[in-house]
Amino acid sequence: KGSAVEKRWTLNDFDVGKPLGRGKFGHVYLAREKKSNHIVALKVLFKTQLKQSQVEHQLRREVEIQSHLRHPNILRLYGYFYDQTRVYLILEYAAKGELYKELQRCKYFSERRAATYISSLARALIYCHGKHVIHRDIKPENLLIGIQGELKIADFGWAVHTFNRRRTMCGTLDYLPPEMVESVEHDASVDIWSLGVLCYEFLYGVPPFEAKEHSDTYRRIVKVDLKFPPKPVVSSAAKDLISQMLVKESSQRLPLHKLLEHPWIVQNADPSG
Ligand SMILES: COc1ccc(C(=O)Nc2ccccc2)cc1NC(=O)CCSc1ncnc(N)c1Br
Repeated sequence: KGSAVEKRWTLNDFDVGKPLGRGKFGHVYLAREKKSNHIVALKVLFKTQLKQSQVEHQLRREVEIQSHLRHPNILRLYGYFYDQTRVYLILEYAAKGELYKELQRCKYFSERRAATYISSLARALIYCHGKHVIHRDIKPENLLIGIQGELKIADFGWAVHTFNRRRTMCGTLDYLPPEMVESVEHDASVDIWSLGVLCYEFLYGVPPFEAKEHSDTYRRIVKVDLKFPPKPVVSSAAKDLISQMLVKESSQRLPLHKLLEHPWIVQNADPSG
């Protein structure tokens, strides 16, 4: 709804309901816009917290970028408003909740489910790269599930592409490609690496370079120390795709449009995504 961005929203426009997921930098509530009865997720960020972490400009940039992104596999940011102490983000509500909880519940996904998720994420990333937006932070914690079971990339992060957020902000390094671990500049091919890590984790229930210590994870990533466990049994086509994505030289990684033509995706992904 294009009008949502121009309209000046206030908290009085919404009936606020139960708290949703564990929003890291703010609380997220189920809410209903009173006039349209439209159900949304309302994310509340505290201005003091934004100030002390100097992310106000990043938030403005993210809101600007997100307001132009329209894709079935990218969670919508309809608009925002603020009051004396808080900033409110009006988000699309993903009715089937957080993917990481579903992955914990199932331990790992079937090849059909994994391939369907990976192909829908690849299409969302192709769309983002077409708009010169990279690094949509595609780890399980940032993925939600819509009412039809479709995946939605929801950038929980503070900013869309700051490098330092990765290293300082979130615990896991598992998703960092070698060029980021070795902190050289990166491009859209970082998303191909992260998608390969995600595909592995969907099929095995753990990320490929997991280790007890950060230093060991760094070493395994830089070495591309990729091993496939004997259990659960995974097809060689799936392993072939993952091996073409987790390649150290970023220019040698399988391009996203080629991923959509890979036999494992063609044979396993549900076209409706
Ligand atoms: C487009 O989605 C976003 C866009 C931006 C930001 C954000 O905080 N940006 C930001 C915050 C501070 C500084 C700079 C950027 C966050 C999200 N998304 C989220 O936080 C997801 C909230 S949880 C949830 N949402 C819907 N349905 C559910 N069932 C659940 Br559970």
